[in-house]
Amino acid sequence: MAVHAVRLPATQLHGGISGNLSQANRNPNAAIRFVCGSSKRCRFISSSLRDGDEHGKESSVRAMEVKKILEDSPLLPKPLSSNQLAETVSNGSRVRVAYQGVRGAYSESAADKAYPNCEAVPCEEFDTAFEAVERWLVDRAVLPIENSLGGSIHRNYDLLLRHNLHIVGEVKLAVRHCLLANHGVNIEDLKRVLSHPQALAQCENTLTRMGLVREAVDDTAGAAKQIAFEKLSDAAAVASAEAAKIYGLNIVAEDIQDDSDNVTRFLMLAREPIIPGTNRLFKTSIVFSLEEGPGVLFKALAVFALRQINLTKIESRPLRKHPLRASGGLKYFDYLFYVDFEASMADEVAQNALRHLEEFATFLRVLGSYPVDTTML
Ligand SMILES: O=C(O)C(=O)C[C@]1(C(=O)O)C=C[C@@H](O)C=C1
Repeated sequence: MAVHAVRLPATQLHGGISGNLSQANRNPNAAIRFVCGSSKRCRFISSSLRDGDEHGKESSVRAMEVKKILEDSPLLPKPLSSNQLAETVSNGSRVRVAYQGVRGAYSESAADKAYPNCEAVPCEEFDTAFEAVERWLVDRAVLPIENSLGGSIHRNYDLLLRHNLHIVGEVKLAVRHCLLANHGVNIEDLKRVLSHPQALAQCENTLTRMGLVREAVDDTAGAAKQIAFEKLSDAAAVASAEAAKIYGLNIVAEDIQDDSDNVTRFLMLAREPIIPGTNRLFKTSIVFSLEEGPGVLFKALAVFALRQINLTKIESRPLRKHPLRASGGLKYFDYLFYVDFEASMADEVAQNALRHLEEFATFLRVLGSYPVDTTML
């Protein structure tokens, strides 16, 4: 994998658009969005792509015509198809993929797994990676969303809502942490350990046993870089074996995560959604808010249970714009609920579930409907 030489700082994003011109002349704001209120369009697109269903031949001919008009229109962005997810963008150049961190970060490996042979573009912050996609500096972003030991990466849940990108895929990465130090430094010399807070949390037991003082930095590879560049002799980094190679460090301990099954799930984000299919296992991610009241969340989740739709993740986050709701003189915290369920938006059953949820949700947005990463780790 070739790597972009410069790391994108947040400020560089305000300097205008560089990069792929054929993409830059497509209107980023015109991307089709699956949002509450525009979900008719979502249903239309998915139903127009169903073949051999109850609408019969006539409607599939009409659907093909509509699809052709949509494809030919110079004003409308072309939605990504499922098999366009990897390798190249439409003009044949390599996909430029933003990730948070520096070279050797797990996120870089995830970007490479999601888009083999991509040009991975390091970004200082998660926010920068989102913006880099929105401003057409890169084609995609690959960002961590949850880890099997450390739990959710809340910042990215919040950013999903603040930005207008679509989830077009997921990738799971087995994370095997090493303890890295400069050559000549022994494990007994160590007093401090530097790493990303998630990585420190994933190695909690080992680090406590070793009695090391934890210091949080932006990413695991950044910690390795700091140890090497500052020639520290009392500190180690929790990072990957790949980072040890890149920054010329010694691996003093291997597999230090608290459980051998340490997996991080990353989201693949793009300006445009993919057309959901039914040819493979799909997952859909949504976010919604509800009125205050007894049993409202139970009712919301029942729209899936009633239809035998399996939920794979639920996360609640404070609704920042309206953090408190007053009712009958009392003040309640207000929440956003993020739910992942195992169904494609091309499935009528999923469309019906969301139509049902729309009846009482105060807000609903589909963040993406995308193929499940079924690779064995
Ligand atoms: O610091 C890195 O190397 C990252 O890619 C970030 C990150 C995360 O945010 O969870 C990714 C995978 C691991 O779970 C640890 C850290």
